[in-house]
Amino acid sequence: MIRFEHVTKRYADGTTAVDDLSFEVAEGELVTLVGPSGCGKTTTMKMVNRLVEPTSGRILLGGEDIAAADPVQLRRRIGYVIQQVGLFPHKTVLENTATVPQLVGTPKAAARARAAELLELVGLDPSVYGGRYPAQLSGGQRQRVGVARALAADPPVLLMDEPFGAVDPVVRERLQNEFLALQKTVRKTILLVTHDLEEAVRLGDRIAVYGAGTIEQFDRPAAVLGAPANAYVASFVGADRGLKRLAVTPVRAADLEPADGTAPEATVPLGSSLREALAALLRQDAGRIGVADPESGRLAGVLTPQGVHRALRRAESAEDGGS
Ligand SMILES: Nc1ncnc2c1ncn2[C@@H]1O[C@H](COP(=O)(O)OP(=O)(O)OP(=O)(O)O)[C@@H](O)[C@H]1O
Repeated sequence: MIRFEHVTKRYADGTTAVDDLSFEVAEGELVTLVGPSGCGKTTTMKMVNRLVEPTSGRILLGGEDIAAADPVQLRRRIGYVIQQVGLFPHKTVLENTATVPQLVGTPKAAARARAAELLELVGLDPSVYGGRYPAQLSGGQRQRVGVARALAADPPVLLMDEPFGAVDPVVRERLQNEFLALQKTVRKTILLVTHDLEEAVRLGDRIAVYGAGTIEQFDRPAAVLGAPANAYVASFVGADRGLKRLAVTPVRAADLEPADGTAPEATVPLGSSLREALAALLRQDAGRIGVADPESGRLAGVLTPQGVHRALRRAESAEDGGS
């Protein structure tokens, strides 16, 4: 759906922000871009909606070279959510949300009805919040309006730059979870920038770990955490609590999927650490391992990378709740 082919961006002052970048985001996939400040994440994203033009290389959207697209038309197909939300202060929440559909010619009543639906979808009762002004909302509520507004034009693609950045960690996690649930129904193709590895792991179907202007690893969260591609990625994920959590979090029955009758190639006992389980998972190609009851030796279910991911999230919320 979004494809970068050898894309380089050198700014006028000679800074190479992005260096020969190639990757692809599948339709309906959520890819998180994570890395330290200044590594080129925002530049990558702004090249997709042509707020920044590449110096060389091409970017394809649905197979079409975006360099040939009219930027205004292009941006109508791409929702953009930024940290500072950018709501119009003198418009109500409902008017803010209905802005884009009205711009593209949707009649006012229909645009407002759609806006009300979207506010409902992001957890803001339109009869309570629709008539408020942005200044009368909390930071988390404003960010929800930002998400609703980006979805209002029903774009197939969403670019999100630190969309949950401006709120405290508890609200942030709630917004992330709500957003994941929403994405299950709307299935947009999403590029999401964050500097927070935990957010990248929680939200991403795949993660692009940035070094300086290049992607050091592009893979599923469990693979990035469990099998870093190089020393840079190892130190980036190692600095985070997530990896340590792998070693201290046991595999539980709730993390498993039912066995489908075929014998798994490898088996670990229930209660093994996620790190051991992940190592076993990565040693063979099936993408799943068996987990056996240590007492009876019977197969309790199978563990997939998604199961590891779920277990990590569970461990994380337990830890946050306990501290
Ligand atoms: N308009 C510009 N002119 C010159 N250099 C720029 C410009 N915009 C960004 N840069 C530089 O390009 C590099 C990448 O910037 P970019 O904003 O893409 O990084 P980032 O990974 O999004 O960082 P952050 O997490 O801090 O937002 C940085 O060194 C930055 O200083």
